[in-house]
Order: sequence, then C-alpha cells, then structure tokens
Amino acid sequence: MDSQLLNVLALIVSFLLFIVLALKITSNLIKTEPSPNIPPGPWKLPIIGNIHNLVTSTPHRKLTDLAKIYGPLMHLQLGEIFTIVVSSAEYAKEIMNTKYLIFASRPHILAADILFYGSTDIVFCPYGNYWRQLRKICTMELLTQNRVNSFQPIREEELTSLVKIIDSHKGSSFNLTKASCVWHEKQKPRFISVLKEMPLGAGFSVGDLFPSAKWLQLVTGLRPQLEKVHRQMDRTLEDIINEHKKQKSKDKYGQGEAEEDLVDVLLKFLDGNGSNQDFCLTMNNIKAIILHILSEFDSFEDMFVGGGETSSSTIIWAMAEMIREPRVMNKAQIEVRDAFDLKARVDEICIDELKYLKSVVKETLRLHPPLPLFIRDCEQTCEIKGYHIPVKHRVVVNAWAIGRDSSYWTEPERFYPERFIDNPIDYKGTNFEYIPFGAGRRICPGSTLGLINVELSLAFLLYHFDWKLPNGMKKEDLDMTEQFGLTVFKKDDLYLTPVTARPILNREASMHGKKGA
Ligand code: HEM
Repeated sequence: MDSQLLNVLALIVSFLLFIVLALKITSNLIKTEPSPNIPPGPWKLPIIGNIHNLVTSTPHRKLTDLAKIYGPLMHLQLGEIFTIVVSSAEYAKEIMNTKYLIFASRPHILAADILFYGSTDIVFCPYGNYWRQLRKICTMELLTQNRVNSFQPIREEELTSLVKIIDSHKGSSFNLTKASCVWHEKQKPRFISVLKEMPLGAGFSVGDLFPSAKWLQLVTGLRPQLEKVHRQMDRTLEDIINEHKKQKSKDKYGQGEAEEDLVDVLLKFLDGNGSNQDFCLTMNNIKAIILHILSEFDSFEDMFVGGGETSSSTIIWAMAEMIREPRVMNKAQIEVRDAFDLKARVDEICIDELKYLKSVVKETLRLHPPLPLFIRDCEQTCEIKGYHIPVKHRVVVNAWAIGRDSSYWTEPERFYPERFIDNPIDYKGTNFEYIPFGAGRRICPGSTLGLINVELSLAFLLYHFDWKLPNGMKKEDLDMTEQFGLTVFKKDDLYLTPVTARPILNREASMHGKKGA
C-alpha cells in the first residue's frame, strides 16, 4: 500500500474512533446528571467540556479569572475529567486539613505513570502504606536538618564559585537565570530539561483529559515521546545505581570511604540485599524516587547544594521583583552587608538574622509560588460547605489565586515584603491564605532545604554586587511573563548588570577578618 493511502486510512479510523468516543462521553454525561448542589462553573461544550476555557500558557491565571466569576469552589469538565477548583483559604483548609483523608491522593497522570515507574515516586504515589514508608525515609533519612546542615560548606563553596563567575562579567549584561539554574554550567541529563518544559505535572495533557481514548495518546505523539524519554532516563538511572553499588563493594573491602548519599540510603531498602529492613523497595521504586530528586536538582552531585527548579525559579523572581523595586533591594542589601561586613564573607551561620531578606523570600513565594496548582483526587463522595463533591472528581487547589486574594492581602499585586515583618504567618501550612509549600499530609518535605538554598543564594548575590538593568532598560519594561512547566518560571531569562560592591576574599583572609573594599 502506498503511504498516501495509509494516511487516508489512518484518518478515517481516527475519525470513526472520535465519533465512538463522542457518543460514549455524551451518553455518560446524560447518565450522570449533575446534582443540583454541585459547585457552579462555566457553561460546558459537548465532549471537551471546559477545555476551551483553559487554552492558555498560564492555566493558574485563567482559573483565577474564572473563580472571580463562578466563586471559590468551581466545577469544570475537562474532557472526561470532572474537576473542582478551589480558590479560597477556607475551602483549601477543608480539602487539605479537615477532610484530608478523602483528598490525600494525587490522580493518575500519564507522564507520572510512564516516567516515574507507575507513579511509584513520593510525589505521585497514592496515599497509603507505601507513601507513608517513603515519607518516613524522606523525613528521617534524606531531608533531616542534620543532613541539610552537613552540606553547608559545599553550598557556600558553590556559591563562592558562582560569585566569581558573576564578578568576571561585572559591568556587562549577565544572564542570571542561566547561572542560577546551572552553577558552573554543569550539565544535567538532557531528559531533565525536557521534563522542565512539559506542563505535565498538572495533568492537563490531552492524554490525561481523555484517559479512555488511549489512541489519542498515540496520535498526539505524547506516549511515544514520554516512552522515549523514559528509556533514556532508565539507562542513566541504571548507571547511577550501578556506580553506587560498585563503590559500596569497594568500601566493604576497605578500598574507599565515600560519604553516604541519597542512593546509598535508598539501596539499604533494596529488596533482597539482606539488610533486614521491614520495608523493601524494588529497583524501579528506587529509580522513581531518585528521578524526582534529580528533576528537583541541577545535577546529581548538586543534590543538596545547588538550586533545584523550585529554588532557582524563586531566586529569579525575587531578583526580578527587587530590581523593579529598588527601595526593597537597597534595604535587603543594607541588612545583608551589615550582617557580614565584619567577616567579609557570607555564611549560613548568620542567615537567621536576616529578617528582611526572609520577608523578601516570603513575599516572592506569595506572588510566585513555583507550584501554583496542587492536584488531588476525591476518594469518597462528600459535602463541602453545602456543596456536593462526587467521588473520583479531581480537585485542583489554586495556591496562586489564594496568595493574591484581596480578602486576605491588602494591595495583593504589590511586592511589599514589609507585610511579613512581625507577622506570624509561616510556611507550615497552618495559615491557608499562604501555602507555597502546600499543607496537610502531603506538604513539601523539602522546605528547609529549598529555603536555605534561596536565602543563601540571595544573600551572596546582594552582598557582593549592586545590580542594574542592562542597556538603560527601564524597570517598567522588564517582562514578568510566566511560563507554566514543571514549575512556573519567568519566561524570559533575567539579564542584569552586576557592579562589584564587595570583592571575594579567599577563605583564609576572610577568616582573619580582613574587610572587602
Ligand atoms: C522553594 C522550594 C520549594 C517549593 C516552593 C516546594 C513546593 C512544594 C509543593 C507546593 C508541594 C505540594 C504540596 C501539596 O500537595 O500539598 C511539594 C511537594 C513535594 N516537594 Fe517541594 N518545594 C520546594 C523544594 C523542594 C525540595 C528542595 C525538595 C527535596 C528534594 C522537595 C521535595 C518535595 C516532595 C518529595 C514532595 C511530595 C510530598 C508528598 O506528596 O508527600 N521540594 N513541594
């Protein structure tokens, strides 16, 4: 058969399948007549429902606009997926606190199923014993305060190197986005960059919105693309694990004494390694967990050091907001320089004294939470403040909308760190108007690490340099457009011109208290 004929046949088959799917969905819709007290929402089109309402590169903004019309508990139909969108602190509290057991699982997402070995990493795995065990390993072994602290010298060393690179560009336009993502331009595997650009985490891909139409995953090319990336990842992860096993057996015979890292910790739980753990992981489970951490960090070596996607996006937003608000940058700089001028170097010891810088970070995370939408599944029909939430509905908590809600925040669009001074609101997920790290059982376990990365990086950048917009650019002209991907990051790279204010002294000189210029 010639290729043209094949194409025509493929088109006819796709069309017929589309008709079958349309009939199936329409009959489902007729069968499941919405209950009268289901939350309100925009008018739905046949088959696609409200997908047309979300054709945008910034779904969190679109959902915020819709919530202004339909209210903080809104009903959408996204293809085959019925979705409740939560846009107020009161309803978020119901979902993540009061009724947490019903909403503790995340939905199945095609990308997570393929890339994360059947969703067996900690982020996507369903709530239950397996999740509890992973969470325990995470909080008691991987992300403990001691482990985060133990990487302090490496963090400081890495940031000193970054400052040296910036210093070599003083007086000229410098791409801060690139530098904050990749200390030393270290290469992370290509597939991690691919992941970063895919808006997959939120489950808004066509494959996720029409899960019964498997052919759509093929026709759109999504499944083959994900499977290709998965094969590449699998080889890399296999190499990482084998390397660790080899090192371990060397250590056993006294030929080395490498420090225990994440993979070593996880390998202790590997099924059949005879280590007497009461909970075991398969090799694929370990790969899934490592992969999540890899996507959170720039390179495997930088796991506890450099900025992950969430941290580096926060650093860039903070610098962009401060350059538009010179008063804030100036105030933060005075604080940082007062704290470190005596030592002539920035270190982690005094970081807790930097109250204003901490408020800058809080304000940045209010306006630019790197993960603006938290996705959960409703596992049991329930009522929320009189509204009926049917089982199997997907729930999306819009943390971005809540952080900009004028019922909780005065002048919500203004970057004003002072609002957090002498304000008891913290990151623990108990103040539901401020949830950049989530809340409840599935709150982020990496907040301590994420925050120290952001605060220390900003302290280095503000201590050593004054910053200007390049080429006479006006602050009003700085483009703040967002890009929704693995995180919400600034679409255009941030270019700033550094002017050295405090040169870098070598460690010994600064230890002896020699001051910078
Ligand atoms: C500024 C930095 C960060 C921010 C803003 C952030 C934010 C978040 C948010 C919003 C969630 C979802 C919470 C929910 O559904 O209620 C989450 C989950 C998670 N984060 Fe972070 N994160 C950051 C850094 C990190 C770091 C450094 C790690 C460590 C590797 C990490 C590991 C995780 C894990 C494992 C989960 C899944 C928890 C679960 O489902 O039980 N995060 N994060």
